[in-house]
Amino acid sequence: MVLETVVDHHPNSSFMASFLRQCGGYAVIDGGLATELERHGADLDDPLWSAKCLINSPHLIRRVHLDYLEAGANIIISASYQATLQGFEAKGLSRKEGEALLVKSVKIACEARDIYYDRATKGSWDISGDVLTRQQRPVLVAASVGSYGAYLADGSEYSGVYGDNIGLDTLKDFHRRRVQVLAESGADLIGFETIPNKLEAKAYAELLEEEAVNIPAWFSFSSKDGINVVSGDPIQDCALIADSCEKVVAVGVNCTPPRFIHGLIQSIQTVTAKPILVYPNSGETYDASRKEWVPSTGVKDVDFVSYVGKWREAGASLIGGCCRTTPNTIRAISKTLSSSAVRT
Ligand code: MET
Ligand SMILES: [Zn+2]
Repeated sequence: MVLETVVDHHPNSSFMASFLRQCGGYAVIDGGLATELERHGADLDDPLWSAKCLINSPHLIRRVHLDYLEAGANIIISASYQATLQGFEAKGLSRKEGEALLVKSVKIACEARDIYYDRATKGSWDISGDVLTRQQRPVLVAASVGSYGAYLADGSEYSGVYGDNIGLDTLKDFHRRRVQVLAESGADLIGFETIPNKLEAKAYAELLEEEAVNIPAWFSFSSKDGINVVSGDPIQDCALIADSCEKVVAVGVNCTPPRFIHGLIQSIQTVTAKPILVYPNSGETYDASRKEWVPSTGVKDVDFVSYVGKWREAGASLIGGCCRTTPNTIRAISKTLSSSAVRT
């Protein structure tokens, strides 16, 4: 009996192309994790944000991953966004305990995938020749890495302003061990998310090379104006850094209002031929001082979905949602994409 593997481990250049081919030309990314945990009652008012649940309620994280898989996601992103060794140490945990929690974030996502496959494949075996093949939707686990600003939990994640004291080496040293641990955690790739400036993108690119990270990565930036990333660095400059890093298999934008996404896809395309990913937030704005989302600016699921075909046509091949999107959003995205004529 031969089980078809979910993803062939090709060299980086063909990793994403091969995955997208297996998915039918495009892939669905999951939706907001932290905000969904909150919707289920988790109190994330903590410097660790969603990573707090790695300690208190791993079952809830697994459940949200599963909800996204049931909704049609091909990629689930681990709860390590704000999980940093420095942040865990500030809570009194040892380095070893912190590293174990990073690995645990990926394990939880892998467990959710196993449970999903077990449920979804019951009775769906295919016999062709002597080979018994499981008909599985391809699912990747992305290990999330949030920015230095996310660790600071002071809003600089959305300003990209770290001050003159924070240079390239500081950022590399800050992220180094976490990236090493996540690279060995069993994840299929690393998702560098909500990157707020060029400097941090450069730090990630250099780290991937220096540490000979053996899994691919994506770079995802966030923007407040549709032209620049949140720090004011042009999106093209940032995407160019991703383009020149051999380990980066997709580049794009997350946690950005839907109305800016189309223009950003077009800008990114002028500097790279790598697959483009977009997973916008609901369009609401996060008020960092009040630590809450301002809802009046948000987009309803149906409106969010009205953009999806256009993003796909513009050239995005990985589409999902970020903060305040839910499994319903992802279900709607998945439905829209599968009924859309634009498949490649
Ligand atoms: C601030 S963006 C957060 C991204 C992370 N993957 C989450 O959904 O929780
Ligand atoms: Zn977000």
